[in-house]
Amino acid sequence: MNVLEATGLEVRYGDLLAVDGVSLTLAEGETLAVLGANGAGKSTLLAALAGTHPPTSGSVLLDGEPVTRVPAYRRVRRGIALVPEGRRIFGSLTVEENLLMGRYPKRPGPWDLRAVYDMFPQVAEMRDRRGGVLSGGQQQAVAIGRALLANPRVLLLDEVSLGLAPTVVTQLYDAVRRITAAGTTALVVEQDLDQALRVADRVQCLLGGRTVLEAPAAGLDREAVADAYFGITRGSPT
Ligand SMILES: Nc1ncnc2c1ncn2[C@@H]1O[C@H](COP(=O)(O)OP(=O)(O)OP(=O)(O)O)[C@@H](O)[C@H]1O
Repeated sequence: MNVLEATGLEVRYGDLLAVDGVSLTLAEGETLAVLGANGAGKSTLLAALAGTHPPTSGSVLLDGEPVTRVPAYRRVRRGIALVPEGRRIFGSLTVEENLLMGRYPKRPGPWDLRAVYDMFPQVAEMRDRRGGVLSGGQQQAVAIGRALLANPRVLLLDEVSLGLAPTVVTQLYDAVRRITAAGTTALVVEQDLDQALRVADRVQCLLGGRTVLEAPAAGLDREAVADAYFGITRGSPT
């Protein structure tokens, strides 16, 4: 059975249809990368899956149970954890206090503070520092650790790479790969195809709120992805 299954999702901001009939599935242990340019609808799709912006139509199933109308805080308890775009770390709280906020759903599982610190040793070293003094990469590691402490069935990651140096992004995706290799099901939203391919089993490309390409990551035709990303249609030569 799929851990997460969305069918025909439509999400609006007023008159704007930001997600236009998107369906997706995530099997247990699988990592799906949702790709697309700015404004393609990726973050809005994640918001509909996490419950922070309910869809106007369509459905979301978690382990086969409908959660479409379940509010975000209860979806976390059911096992959907979001690492939001921009990280949302509390600058006045310590790193450890930020992490511990992720524990509130009280879900059992392998992720506790020690496991997070083992995954991110730099975060462990800074556990007593205020969140506001961390670099962007360290904040991103804390945001991922906080989501892991919810022991999610599915981890939703929104643009891990945003505003970070390539070497830092590579380190973070190495950690994500270890997390998913240990069995966590994940959906990764990215603009950077190369980084996404470091962790993804499958990719799904959005353009204008619609799915324009779905493919396994192995043997992916990069030109086809680039075309889908930018909405280029190549006719056959005449
Ligand atoms: N809070 C909002 N109010 C109104 N329109 C919004 C809001 N958030 C996003 N949009 C619009 O919805 C569409 C999809 O935006 P979304 O942020 O989901 O795209 P994205 O693929 O995540 O892009 P980005 O990488 O820039 O975050 C865009 O046209 C965007 O301008």
